[in-house]
Amino acid sequence: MANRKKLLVLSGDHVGPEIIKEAIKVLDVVAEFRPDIEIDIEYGLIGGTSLNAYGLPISDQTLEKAASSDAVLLGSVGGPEWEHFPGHLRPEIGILKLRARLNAFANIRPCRFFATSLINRSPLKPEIVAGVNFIIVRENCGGAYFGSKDEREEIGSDLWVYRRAEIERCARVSAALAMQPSHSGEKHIVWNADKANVLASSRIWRRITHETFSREFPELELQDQLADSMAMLLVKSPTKFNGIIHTDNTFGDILSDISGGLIGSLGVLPSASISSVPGQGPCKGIYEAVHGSAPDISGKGIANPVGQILSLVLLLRFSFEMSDEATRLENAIQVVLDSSEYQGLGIRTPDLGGSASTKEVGDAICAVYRSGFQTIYG
Ligand SMILES: NC(=O)C1=CN([C@@H]2O[C@H](COP(=O)(O)OP(=O)(O)OC[C@H]3O[C@@H](n4cnc5c(N)ncnc54)[C@H](O)[C@@H]3O)[C@@H](O)[C@H]2O)C=CC1
Ligand SMILES: CC(C)CC(=O)C(=O)O
Ligand SMILES: [Mg+2]
Repeated sequence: MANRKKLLVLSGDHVGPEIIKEAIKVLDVVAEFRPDIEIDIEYGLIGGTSLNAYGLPISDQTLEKAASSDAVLLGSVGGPEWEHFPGHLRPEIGILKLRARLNAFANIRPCRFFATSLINRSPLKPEIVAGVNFIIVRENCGGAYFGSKDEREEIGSDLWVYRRAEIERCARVSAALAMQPSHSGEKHIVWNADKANVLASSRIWRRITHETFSREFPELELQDQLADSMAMLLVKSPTKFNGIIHTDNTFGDILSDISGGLIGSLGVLPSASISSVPGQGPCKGIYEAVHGSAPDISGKGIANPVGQILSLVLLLRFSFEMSDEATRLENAIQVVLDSSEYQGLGIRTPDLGGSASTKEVGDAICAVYRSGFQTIYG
């Protein structure tokens, strides 16, 4: 019997559909080499396009389809067209509802140079940024983004709450990733980022994180860093945080965009939002690039699809348990970005200093995947 996987694709707004199209093209190529696996793909709407069609940022039917899928491949949402909408009807609410419905409580955001030559795109000096390699594990279903809100003419508030169980389960994901040995064979350090000097929610976050690690993972090293000084140190000496950065929803959102600055473009960063601890069977998850819908460049065919395609790598690894294919695809992306045969710049979109289109990058990744990693222009 064929091994069946159910995938829901929600393309989102602006550059969302442009880069999702490339990710699906790549997935088709990956699937060609695995005729034993049947991937059933369904499509739905989220964000502004869903607001336009149904008056809601995500419909109940779409949420139920997501819940019965093995994974959701998600394009970014939002844009100026919907900025005047009331808070509960903004496109971004579609993503929060999806995360909550799937209980996708851990948002995994790796940051490293996915191809060696990308180091020259960083605004930082190579000697400062070389070797940067950390994974942000961001709590994804609690904190200020999910607390009750009060929004009136003259006053607005967001309740920033954390409960023991939310902190413990996120700590277990950080620990599971920290246990995966680094290239040198060592366990990774876990850096806890919070604002325990001012926020009560951070003080309980820090206390319960420490309790969980000392009770369940005494062999792991856990260090605290206030989130504001971590933001500064990430720019000044980013390799200090090589390992895992364990943090809450708001700080993780901000620190992960800083990580896009470190490596030169937000367009290459992937993310996985998963609903169980990795390494214990397939995780259900949502796979989206870290960036937003980039309305400033949408419609031009120049959005970088790499963050979305690397999110597909994470999907293959965490949700479909196709780790060989994940590695093969990651290598193909690297070959394409490092290829020096295309105007001396690799096959890259303009955010990485190249002149390739979104489609050309997607096509090149497909070609290299098919060809078994020969440099296609070599
Ligand atoms: N997960 C999601 O769907 C997210 C949605 N948003 C929404 O996206 C909209 C735009 O937000 P911004 O603050 O402008 O952030 P953004 O991440 O969309 O864009 C920031 C900058 O990065 C560039 N950029 C982003 N992705 C790129 C790519 N793939 N290739 C090349 N360049 C890329 C953009 O052109 C822009 O200059 C807003 O409505 C925001 O709410 C923001 C973050 C996450
Ligand atoms: C709900 C999202 C728009 C928040 C965000 O910026 C992100 O998850 O990166
Ligand atoms: Mg963000």
